[in-house]
Amino acid sequence: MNFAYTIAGSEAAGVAGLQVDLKTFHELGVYGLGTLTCIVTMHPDDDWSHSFTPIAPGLISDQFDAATAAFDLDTVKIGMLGTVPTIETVAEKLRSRPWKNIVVDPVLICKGQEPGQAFDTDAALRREVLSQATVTTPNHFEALTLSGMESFTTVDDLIEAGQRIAEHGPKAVVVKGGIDFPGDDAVDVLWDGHEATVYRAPKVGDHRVNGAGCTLAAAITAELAKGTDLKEAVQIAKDVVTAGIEHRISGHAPFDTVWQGAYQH
Ligand SMILES: Nc1ncnc2c1ncn2[C@@H]1O[C@H](COP(=O)(O)OP(=O)(O)O)[C@@H](O)[C@H]1O
Ligand SMILES: Cc1ncc(COP(=O)(O)O)c(C=O)c1O
Repeated sequence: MNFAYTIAGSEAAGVAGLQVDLKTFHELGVYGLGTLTCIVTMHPDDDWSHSFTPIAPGLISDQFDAATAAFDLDTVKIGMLGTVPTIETVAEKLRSRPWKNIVVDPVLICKGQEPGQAFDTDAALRREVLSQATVTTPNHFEALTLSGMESFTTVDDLIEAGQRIAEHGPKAVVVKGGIDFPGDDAVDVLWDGHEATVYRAPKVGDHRVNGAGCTLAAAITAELAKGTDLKEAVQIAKDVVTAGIEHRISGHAPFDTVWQGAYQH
């Protein structure tokens, strides 16, 4: 059995975070387990505003110790951490044992939040966690923030962002152009430290889909856990997320979400 482990937040409607990671792991045939870092809930009576509650650092440590004692884990995905104490706790736990793959989704803000709310955690995330990543998967906004670039208009810009972000320590960077990148395709670029690989799929619709970033990073994690090489893992993840967005689910909340079950093996 291959194991994929996620350290991430819970999102109350199941459209992002740990729930999405576990659904994606399961679809790709790996045993998934997770450690909760925070709970994000929404308030339907207040225009679906968000609230964020961190889990106490000691409880994060205890979950980590249980998960890593129960199974031989070598592949982990890091999702939303959200506070400096959480970042420091997770970073120390990561350093306490060897890993083959550390996939970091550098969640700086969640969709619907104002940029700025999570900026206080930015420096700690770079210093403590991003530096340990074997792969990181910034979205358009996160890639601009982490690379210090002003805009992305060409594929070469995405490659340059990947190269700049790799200077912070990650061995490989998947820069997601996403919906804000010009053109008809959703373009992502993998910079693996040596060369760039470009992944494209036609854009479906013209607005954001919740859980897309989590699904992509979780699918990369699941494939790496199985021993798939990185370039192929990113291609499979791109296929999973594209199928999931094509079969997106609408409910009563003002956002659509990815259907992880849409991918045909
Ligand atoms: N409307 C869309 N149609 C097709 N692919 C998309 C669309 N929006 C995002 N993607 C793809 O989904 C993945 C997640 O991207 P994105 O939504 O930008 O991440 P995040 O959820 O972290 O903001 C990427 O592979 C991106 O190219
Ligand atoms: C707990 C949690 N993790 C991660 C994310 C990022 O989700 P996405 O995959 O939509 O970028 C969110 C966004 O709402 C979240 O609430």
